[in-house]
Amino acid sequence: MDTIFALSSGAPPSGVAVIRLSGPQAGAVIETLTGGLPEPRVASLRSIRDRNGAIIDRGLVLWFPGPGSFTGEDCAEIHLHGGRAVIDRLLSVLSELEGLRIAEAGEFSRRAFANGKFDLTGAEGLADLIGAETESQRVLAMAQASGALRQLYESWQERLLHARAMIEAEIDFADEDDVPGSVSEQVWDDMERLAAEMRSHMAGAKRAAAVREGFRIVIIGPPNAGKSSLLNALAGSDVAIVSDEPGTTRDVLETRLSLSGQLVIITDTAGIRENAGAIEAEGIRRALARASEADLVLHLSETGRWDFVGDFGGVPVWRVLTKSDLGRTCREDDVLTISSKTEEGLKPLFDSLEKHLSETVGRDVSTLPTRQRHLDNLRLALRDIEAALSFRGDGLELRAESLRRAAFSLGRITGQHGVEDVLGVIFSEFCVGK
Ligand SMILES: Nc1nc2c(ncn2[C@@H]2O[C@H](COP(=O)(O)OP(=O)(O)OP(=O)(O)O)[C@@H](O)[C@H]2O)c(=O)[nH]1
Ligand SMILES: [K+]
Ligand SMILES: [Mg+2]
Repeated sequence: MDTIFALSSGAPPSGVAVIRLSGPQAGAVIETLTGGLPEPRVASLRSIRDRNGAIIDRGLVLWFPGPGSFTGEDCAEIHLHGGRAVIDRLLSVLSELEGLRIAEAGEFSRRAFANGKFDLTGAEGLADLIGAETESQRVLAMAQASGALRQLYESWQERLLHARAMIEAEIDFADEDDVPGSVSEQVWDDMERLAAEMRSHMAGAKRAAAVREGFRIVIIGPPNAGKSSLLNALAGSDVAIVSDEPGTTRDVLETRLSLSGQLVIITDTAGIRENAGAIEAEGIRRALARASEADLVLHLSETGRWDFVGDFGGVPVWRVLTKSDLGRTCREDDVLTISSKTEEGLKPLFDSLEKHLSETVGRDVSTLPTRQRHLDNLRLALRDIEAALSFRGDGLELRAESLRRAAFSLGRITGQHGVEDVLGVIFSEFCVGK
């Protein structure tokens, strides 16, 4: 087993840089560089020297003997000044040592997983935590990294295991008189409940995507409705070109912002009208395509007519009357009225968006399926449980077998089974040094 090392702190220059090592040579390397091993898990100030005894830097050295370390292997950290040349010198000294090599992306975490420090969902949570940009992303990632999904899926596996044990007992003792009519009847009630819990958990995938990838708001409307002006007002900067010429925006344009700690992606689009030229028509096609993938559509109009409103496959559409400073009003009560020029109505629009976000994405984002592979395996598991439930009356063996398969699918999510095909994908989400 190679001993791996990497710069685990951010890009230099920085005040302090952390170089992390893991593997059988970690202790020997610290002895070579600093003349001895410090007490485990206690930061000790040492001179760090190359093999000729020349000082590279002075810094803190930490020694984490396995198995009680992050990776489960012998680990060490060297905290030195975060200058580019200081870091480069230590990395080059390390790479010259026998049995050492620079770590691949995610390799420390991969070793930790291999040594049972966390399950696959925990590893994914850790990758999300490092990538988190908003408060809701952090909360979701922290929960997953702390084992929220693992606990949920393991508890479901235990219920499946218990159900199978009861069914098998019923099969084994079917001929004996003193066994009550159906031991397993209560088991099927629990399986009904489990299936319902799984369905409601899976329904949270859309919320998880909104948290992780952003809640997508798409602005549509006829040319000159004030779409780009609204985008700029929401973004607080001149992201999009605004002009009095209809057809100014030809392509989709995105801006990201954080609203109540939630990532929101707002897309400005080409004005929708009939008889558009070829380029504009393509812009309109893209606008409509984006709208149908949105979490919310803002349909703008300066005239108070919303002729082009399509049905975007159930995506909620809010109607917005623009340019209220020009004096036009609308008496319909589900219409928001704004002026990007005077900023009238923008605060109520923001407030409505925040309210909508908290109602649809929700405050409690701790236990949601965050990956397609979670959903794929949950679907398989649910299908098997539903199959077991639907054979009611016959074939107890078959029904028990379906429950076994369901538990197996859940085990694929946590990484108990069949991990080889997903390991590369999961750990490549990490940066080098984690
Ligand atoms: N008076 C007034 N004018 C506005 C307001 N919002 C936008 N305008 C003007 O309306 C014109 C069109 O604005 P844009 O934001 O470019 O409209 P758009 O919907 O993006 O237009 P296209 O990209 O061409 O489809 C510009 O001259 C803006 O200055 C507003 O609230 N009040
Ligand atoms: K315009
Ligand atoms: Mg525009």
